[in-house]
Amino acid sequence: MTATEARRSESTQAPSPVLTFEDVVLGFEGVTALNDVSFTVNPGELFAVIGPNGAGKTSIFNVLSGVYRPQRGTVRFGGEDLLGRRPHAIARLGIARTFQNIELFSNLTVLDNLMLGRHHHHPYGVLAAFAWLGKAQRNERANRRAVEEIVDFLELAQWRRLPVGLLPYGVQKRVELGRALASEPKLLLLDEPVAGMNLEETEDMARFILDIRDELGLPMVMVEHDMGLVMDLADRIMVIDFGKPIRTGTPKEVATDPDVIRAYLGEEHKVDRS
Ligand SMILES: Nc1ncnc2c1ncn2[C@@H]1O[C@H](COP(=O)(O)OP(=O)(O)OP(=O)(O)O)[C@@H](O)[C@H]1O
Repeated sequence: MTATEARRSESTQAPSPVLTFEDVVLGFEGVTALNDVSFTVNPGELFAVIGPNGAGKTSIFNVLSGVYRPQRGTVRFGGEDLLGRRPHAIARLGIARTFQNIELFSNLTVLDNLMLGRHHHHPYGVLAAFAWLGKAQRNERANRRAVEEIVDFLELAQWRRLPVGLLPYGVQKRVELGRALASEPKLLLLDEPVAGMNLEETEDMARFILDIRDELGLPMVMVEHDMGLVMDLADRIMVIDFGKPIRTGTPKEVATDPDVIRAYLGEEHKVDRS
């Protein structure tokens, strides 16, 4: 093999995944929420999980963020074993999450909510913070700068000093996305990012999700019911039903898979997406 061939072969090799979710089994009394679920997320990839109500999508997020501890399986992120770690420890490793229902401080401004997303970027003592001295002041300035960058990136400038509770729903969801970005995550979990949005808000959110992938290169796992959005945005999709993956592949592979069509998509989705 020549050097050029060797380089080519190297560059076409699969990258090592940032996240490995392997043979995960999670049960509650009488209910198997996840039944041998495995998937990987590659660097910079937008990986979507779809499935009917009760299929196990939220359970995957709850395992990833340390809320549920599965009975079996392994979950590795950036070389670290996630199982058994508490939610704040997982957040500190660089996994940030948005929620189905907005979880923001509605009385606080957009800027303050985003600043709260950076709370673990305040590596100074309480005394220094109160006294507004040296390092604390520098950190505060760096945090404000980072937050302003997010405000620009997500086009939130016109609302920055308003209490979040007064903002339209779609903008609140965007602030929540900003709060997750403010923690400078290495992996972003999006739990139904366009749920309840109108068409315009959905299109805006789709654009920001693509910007996050393409400009920030941030890998994401997205759970979403909006099939059109998932098909348009995701690099790969895992379809689950009754806690079991039916098919994982590109949007085209998934949309044309007979098992997926039978189990979930329905005949009307049998479209040629070439
Ligand atoms: N804490 C819990 N205790 C008991 N059963 C649970 C718990 N959490 C989830 N389940 C069950 O596990 C299964 C998967 O639930 P999960 O919420 O993960 O599904 P989902 O795909 O996210 O559904 P939806 O689309 O409605 O949000 C369901 O049968 C659910 O009732």
